[in-house]
Amino acid sequence: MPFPENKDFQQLISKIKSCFEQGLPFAVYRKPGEAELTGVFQSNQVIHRTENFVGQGFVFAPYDFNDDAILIQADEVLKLACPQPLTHAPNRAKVSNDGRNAHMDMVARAVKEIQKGSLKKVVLSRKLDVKVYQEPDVIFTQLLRHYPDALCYLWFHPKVGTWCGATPETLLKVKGNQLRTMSLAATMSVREGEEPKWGSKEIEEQEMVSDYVRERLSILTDKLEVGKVQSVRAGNLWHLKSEVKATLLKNSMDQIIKALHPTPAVCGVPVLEAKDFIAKHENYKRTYYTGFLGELNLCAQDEVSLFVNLRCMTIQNGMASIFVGGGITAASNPESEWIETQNKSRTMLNILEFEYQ
Ligand SMILES: C=C(O[C@H]1C=CC=C(C(=O)O)[C@@H]1O)C(=O)O
Repeated sequence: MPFPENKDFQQLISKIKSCFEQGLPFAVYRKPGEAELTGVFQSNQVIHRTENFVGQGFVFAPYDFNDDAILIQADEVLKLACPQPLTHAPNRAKVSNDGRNAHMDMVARAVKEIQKGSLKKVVLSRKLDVKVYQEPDVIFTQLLRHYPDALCYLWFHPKVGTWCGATPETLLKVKGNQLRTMSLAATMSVREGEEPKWGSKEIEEQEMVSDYVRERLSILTDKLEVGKVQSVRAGNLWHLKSEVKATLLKNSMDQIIKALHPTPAVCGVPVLEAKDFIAKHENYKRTYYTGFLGELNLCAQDEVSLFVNLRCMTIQNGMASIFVGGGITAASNPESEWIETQNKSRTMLNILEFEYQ
């Protein structure tokens, strides 16, 4: 059991347990690379919704903007030092072949559609269900311990459910008129001691995200800079990332969020065609997977820190549904895309005690 000696942390865990018992909403999280843990607690069971991102609290938004974004109101905020030490999770979880044919068929259909010329990229995903033997607070503790460079979170609303994850992707950070975001895409498994060698498929896949972010932000910002592409590690995976910064013109938070979400890291290019392909071919509802979550004017007015909900799962009655996807382009190979989703599923599976059903 990690961090048993840390008193503040144990108090936070007790508080989480009592919120579950009393059915009170909360979000607890640690931002990437930071040493501070934050808990945002709401004192009643009301579902607060934010339609235009003007409120204050912790926002939890679905992939589909037609569904409501939920705001956990900050009736109580706790901050404490995140316990140490932190280590990468051993990559030892067994992956299953269930759903292989259906996923590969879906990818093959996407490649065919892309070859017709109008759709350029689409992110296709799937859900896998496992029985879990740990409580959510134990799972959260494992995420904190093993994913120091991710936004690790546990989120609960009695009328919505329990979600947790360790996402490598920032949707946006705003402080005053300064905006930061990233374009993240492409995946390779980590081989310890080796640097990743990227192919043209991965480089193009990430470029499409950079181009999209550049185009979307150019009308809303000044001094837009897209940094050079670098390899970043997320657990046992590598991704390609460019950091983006800009100065905001006079825009509402609603306009900025809607300009970026959903990026081609989770949807595709062109957006409407990709959305349509996803709606027709993925045979489940993403709900909050590939949505976004984070602080909305929580620490100060006009300070927003949002992350894309990836490498995540929802837990109910001892069952976890894990969500994984990948970007499909004309150069995609269905078998490799299947393996990529299996590798992504390990981010959650590696920290779970679980059984396939
Ligand atoms: C959609 C996911 O990852 C995105 C983020 C990084 C790399 C991705 C990729 O290689 O396809 C995806 O765009 C997921 O983890 O479910």
